[in-house]
Amino acid sequence: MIIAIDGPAASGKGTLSRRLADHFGLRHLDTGLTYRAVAASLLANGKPLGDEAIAIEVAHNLDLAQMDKSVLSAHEIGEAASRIAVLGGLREELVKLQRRFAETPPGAVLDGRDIGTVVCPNASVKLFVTASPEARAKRRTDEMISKGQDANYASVLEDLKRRDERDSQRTVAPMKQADDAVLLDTTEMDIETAFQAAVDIISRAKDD
Ligand SMILES: Nc1ncnc2c1ncn2[C@@H]1O[C@H](COP(=O)(O)OP(=O)(O)O)[C@@H](O)[C@H]1O
Ligand SMILES: Nc1ccn([C@@H]2O[C@H](COP(=O)(O)OP(=O)(O)O)[C@@H](O)[C@H]2O)c(=O)n1
Repeated sequence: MIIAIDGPAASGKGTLSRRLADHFGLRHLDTGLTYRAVAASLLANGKPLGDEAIAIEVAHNLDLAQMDKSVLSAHEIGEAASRIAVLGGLREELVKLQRRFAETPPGAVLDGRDIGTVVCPNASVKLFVTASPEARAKRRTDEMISKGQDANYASVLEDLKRRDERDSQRTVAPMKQADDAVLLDTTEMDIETAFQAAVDIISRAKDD
């Protein structure tokens, strides 16, 4: 079984995906980390973010098992990831890796922006997880503060909105709810309520 979870930044898709993978006995891939890992490598080596040939080479050599979420989750790496995510050739290279992961038994939960539309269009179940920009900015700010980082709600809100705009307006694989995805708006839900709602949706879809 493949479960596709898409949605904007800090909507809770990673948290949900990890729990769903655990619950249904599947593997999990946070595809955002693949874009973040390529961006982090370009930044660390002083390469321009627009250099697609180098980005593709980094992606080609990417080892999913070596991606370190604690390093890659830095706010500025998210911004850089969204800037390289407009490069079509880079996306093709990463999508190959992501599909290979998804198609390995017993199946997987993948989360990102284009899982239901491009990476796994035949997924058994698709969710589009969202929440208001204000709720998402509050979650991300709280998350950064809990890790001891500096975070300012107003600038996090502005950054998330700018990233959402770039992710949904790009020409290649824009962030978009797939026609057959179920919308899950978690603005008024805590993590447990959102998880139960997702389990219900997936269990119903599995039985169809
Ligand atoms: N429904 C929710 N209510 C409150 N906080 C949430 C909820 N879902 C996730 N969070 C918190 O919000 C932050 C961002 O969640 P995350 O799963 O990383 O989002 P995404 O993967 O969409 O960027 C995390 O600190 C997480 O614990
Ligand atoms: N499947 C995906 C996943 C991420 N991305 C890009 O990578 C960036 C970082 O994604 P992420 O999921 O780690 O970001 P957060 O939602 O965790 O903040 C996004 O803003 C997108 O530009 C993408 O284009 N396609």
